[in-house]
Amino acid sequence: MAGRKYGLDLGTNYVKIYDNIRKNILVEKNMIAVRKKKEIVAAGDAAYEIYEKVSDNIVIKHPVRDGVIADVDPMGKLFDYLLKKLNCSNSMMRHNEFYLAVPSSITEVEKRAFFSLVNYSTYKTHNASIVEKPVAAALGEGLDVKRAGGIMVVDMGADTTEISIIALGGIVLSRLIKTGGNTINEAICNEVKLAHNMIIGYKTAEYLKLTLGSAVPTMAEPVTVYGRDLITGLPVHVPIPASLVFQCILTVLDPVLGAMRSLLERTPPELNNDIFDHGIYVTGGTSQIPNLERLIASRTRMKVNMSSHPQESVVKGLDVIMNSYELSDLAFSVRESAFY
Ligand SMILES: Nc1ncnc2c1ncn2[C@@H]1O[C@H](COP(=O)(O)OP(=O)(O)OP(=O)(O)O)[C@@H](O)[C@H]1O
Repeated sequence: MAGRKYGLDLGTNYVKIYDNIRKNILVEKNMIAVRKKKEIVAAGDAAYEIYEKVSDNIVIKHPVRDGVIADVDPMGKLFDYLLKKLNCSNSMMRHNEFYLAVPSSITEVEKRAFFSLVNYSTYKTHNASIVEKPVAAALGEGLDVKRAGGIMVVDMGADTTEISIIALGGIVLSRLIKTGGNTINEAICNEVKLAHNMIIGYKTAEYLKLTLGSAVPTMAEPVTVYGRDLITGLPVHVPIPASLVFQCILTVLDPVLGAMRSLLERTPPELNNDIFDHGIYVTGGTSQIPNLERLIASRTRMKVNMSSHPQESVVKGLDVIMNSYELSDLAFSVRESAFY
């Protein structure tokens, strides 16, 4: 009996699941709200709704950190919840196949956590394959990863940014930097505290990033946000200038731009020619910062191709692999015996 095929991109902020029968992508926040360590209060987007608003007896868990599963149990519960949302039935589940995108520099122990997730969830399945995330992202951008010339892909997520050079279907060089959209939010929280003696939450910082964010200076009007005065503890509101957000973005992106340059310097010349001709491919949610293309182009002096579907390129790439016999060698089968 043939089952369904699913492509999974378990990101730090978002889980994206591609369902090959319905041809749709489910995108939900990767968090879960738990009471008394067991009882699930809310999962996915519903957990984000109550984030920063709950009392002390409810704990919000982030199962993925720095791009890898840090807490298998809540990830399993969220996974079950999302599969139910996709109308998976338990009886069919063991016939289903899973394609999991993982960072290229993942350790064997971290790989095992991905395997445990699909094998020990309530929907037990033994058909799990792992695909390197940069390869999936490149395929999702419509690129021919098996050609001999080099491809440079930069995937800018929430906790991580992965810069990779791909050729002949494999990763030639790669660098995972633990910085991304969440790091920008933290920088905004810190800067608002320093400059205005005001404490703001993660969601307010995210709002400032989405409304004022730019990778080059802009003339945007300040945006007023609410927070708590650091000294009096009372609620206050302060207009935040676009320059504050710009400085935070620049500080966080600086090491990424430096790493892009150093990877280009280390790339074999034959591959560099190809990368120079085609340019750098940039994807991931954080690549949506306005004017980022200009910043990267000015620092690298290269052509820059921004993704038109940055948060979906990885799962779109998994879809390409699961439907192509020629590309099936890009997915590595995961067997329990491999870990013991
Ligand atoms: N319009 C936008 N402008 C700037 N940043 C954005 C925008 N939309 C989303 N983001 C950021 O994109 C990030 C999420 O991107 P993505 O879904 O690629 O990450 P992830 O897969 O969850 O994380 P990771 O790859 O680090 O595991 C968040 O930090 C979010 O704030």
